[in-house]
Amino acid sequence: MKYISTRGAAPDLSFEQAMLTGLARDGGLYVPDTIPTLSEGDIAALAGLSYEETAFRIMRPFLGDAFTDDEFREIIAKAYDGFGHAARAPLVQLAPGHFLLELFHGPTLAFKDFAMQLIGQLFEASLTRSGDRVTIVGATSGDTGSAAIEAFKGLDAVDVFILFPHGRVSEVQRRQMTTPSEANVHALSVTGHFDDCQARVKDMFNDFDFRDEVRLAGVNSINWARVLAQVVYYFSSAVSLGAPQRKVSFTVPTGNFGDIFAGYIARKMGLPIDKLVVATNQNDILHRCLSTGAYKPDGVIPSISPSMDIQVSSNFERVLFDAYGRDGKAVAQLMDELKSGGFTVSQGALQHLQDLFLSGRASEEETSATIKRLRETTGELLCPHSAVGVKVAEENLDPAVPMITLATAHPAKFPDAVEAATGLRPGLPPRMADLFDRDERVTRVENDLAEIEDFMRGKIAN
Ligand SMILES: Cc1ncc(COP(=O)(O)O)c(C=O)c1O
Ligand SMILES: N[C@@H](CCOP(=O)(O)O)C(=O)O
Repeated sequence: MKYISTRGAAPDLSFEQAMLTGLARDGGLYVPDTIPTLSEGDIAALAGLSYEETAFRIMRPFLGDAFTDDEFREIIAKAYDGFGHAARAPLVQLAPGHFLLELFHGPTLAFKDFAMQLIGQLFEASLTRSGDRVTIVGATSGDTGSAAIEAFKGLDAVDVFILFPHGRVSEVQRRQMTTPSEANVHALSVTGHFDDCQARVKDMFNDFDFRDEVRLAGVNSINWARVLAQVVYYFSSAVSLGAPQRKVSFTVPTGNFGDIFAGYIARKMGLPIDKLVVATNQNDILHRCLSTGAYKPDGVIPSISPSMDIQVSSNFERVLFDAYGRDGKAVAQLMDELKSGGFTVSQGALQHLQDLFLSGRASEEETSATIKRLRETTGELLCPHSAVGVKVAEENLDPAVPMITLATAHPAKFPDAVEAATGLRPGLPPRMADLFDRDERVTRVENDLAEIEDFMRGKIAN
């Protein structure tokens, strides 16, 4: 299995190399050269398997010879051992034909744990074997950072630096990033919004001297291994509702397009997915682009679903690569235009995207009203991101095809928004009960590449 860049001008890599590399050296994102497919029989055989065994069967074909089967099985077992639910990703029914996939039972209470716990184990196994050391950098609007810190804290072979937008993550998210005491963890509170943090991370990868000096690795969903791990729960949930004999649809609260892109890969692998619905909050650039073809960021507006406050959606590049017939030059041209304000997708590519995805948006009022209504009618307490998903899913229900909405975070990560909507303040699980008593350790930095790189150099040297 070979990995190629979406901009067509970087060396092809193996799975392990792509995982440790992060961004391609031409600025693109790595994708598999070909997507392995599963037969109907292969998919039917997933019924009744554990989440771990499903994960092994779905991901194995993408890894090449990076790990033996036994090594990979052990890595998967360790990755999901700390989850607080035996099913790992349980499905609950909200209404006839509408189900919620609870992805928040991992150690940091967000769907990011599914991928981050796995790549933490993969990095450890790979770096132990090679004896190498890497510097991990990540940009976060709240959840990626906490999940990465949880997965990599205390590992000898890595330093982990997380950039989050100052004042724009929830207090629980911030404390999850700033309270771990392990010396290899560094939380940086950056002036600006998430897109600034993500842009600085990409700048670091494009600064080859710095990148090579510190051996930079990335754990945002620019890292293919992150996307791959998320493909698994599309299969496990669809199979539990009757796939491959029965089609299912998914609605995905979307920001950086990593999670829904994993659904797109599941469909390419043969999972019979009917609709894939992109659900955005008021930062609705993806909904606007899928409706009109125009991709023009116009400033992030803070919302009650802050992890989706994104206007430059990293993984959209991966689907554009396919929509443009895997023409790396065309994608590079679009990304250049984006630097100068935006681009318009060609008519052919837009048609391709519209054949693949539906989309919708939820306003702040609609999000709050959905949290309140779902609590009253089903008893389910939704986080605001999951509520955006439920509201958009309800607009796309089809009596003939079950809809699965992804619940991407635990409501206790966003207690203010949930309390404002319902009057109920969700509590953290007992293992996190002292989160508000722990000391915080955080460095305040400007949105300035040189300042951030200098800080990182200083920490790595010590
Ligand atoms: C709780 C939550 N929901 C949804 C999203 C959006 O996911 P993606 O960026 O993969 O589209 C995020 C952040 O990525 C998140 O943290
Ligand atoms: N919402 C994310 C933003 C980063 O997304 P990623 O999936 O590319 O890491 C977050 O919570 O940090």
